[in-house]
Amino acid sequence: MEKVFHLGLRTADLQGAKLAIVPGCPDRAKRIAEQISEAQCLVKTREFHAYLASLNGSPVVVCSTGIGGPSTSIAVEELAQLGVKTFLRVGTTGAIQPHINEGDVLVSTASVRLDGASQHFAPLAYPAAADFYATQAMVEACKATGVDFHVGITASSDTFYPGQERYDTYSGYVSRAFQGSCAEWQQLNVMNYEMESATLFTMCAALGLQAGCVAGVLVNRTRQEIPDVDHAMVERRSVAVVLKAAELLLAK
Ligand SMILES: O=P(O)(O)O[C@H]1O[C@H](CO)[C@@H](O)[C@H]1O
Ligand SMILES: O=c1cc[nH]c(=O)[nH]1
Repeated sequence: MEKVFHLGLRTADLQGAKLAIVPGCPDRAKRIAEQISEAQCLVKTREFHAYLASLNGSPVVVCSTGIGGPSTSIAVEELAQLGVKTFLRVGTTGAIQPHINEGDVLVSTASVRLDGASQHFAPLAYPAAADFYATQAMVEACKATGVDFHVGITASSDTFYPGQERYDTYSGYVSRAFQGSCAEWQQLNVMNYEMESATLFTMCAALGLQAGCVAGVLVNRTRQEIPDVDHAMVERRSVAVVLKAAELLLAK
């Protein structure tokens, strides 16, 4: 096939990879790829840094999505065109339930659609649901790696500040639509905020692709807004989970 628009890759470049690990951050993509054998950089363009590696003999892509739904939808669309069927997001997150601790790992079963991009794939009544088997693999991986983890619903917002009802901002103002929203999500047992899973889950479900999401907790917003946890430790735990989940899915 012709090269895809942004990644500039052809099907053959992926060597048959059917599974992609998709962190938001390009540097995290590199660190993940380096933990898998035979890692080679495929492309670095804009927020998309893609690597090909071999996990237990199976080709796997690691590709950063950048922050938010629009860029995530491009990475997922183009990787799907190149043959990828399974997308495992590994991110960072802010918890909003008091019982969740910094460094815990959260597995999302579904996401509140506080994004815009997912509405370009399916109407709002359509659920942003994770794939059952990908989620099951994430949970099994949490158990196998021994991390403290929680499973449940995530709020996935286009914006980091107003959409996640943050007041520690330049203006200190949150528009009316989001005033009180965090308390409502807490009441409705939402675990956390992040920024890509609503788009990822909606588009993958709508397109017949498989998606799961795991995130490491950087901050618990019931206690503080600015993280003081060791970011590397948080990343190590969530990455250990996503790599084990990938192994489990590839072994099926
Ligand atoms: O650490 P990543 O994967 O980027 O995920 C989270 O961190 C970013 C915000 O700081 C957003 O992308 C959010 O979803
Ligand atoms: O609070 C947080 C932390 C990381 N990422 C988010 O989107 N929100």
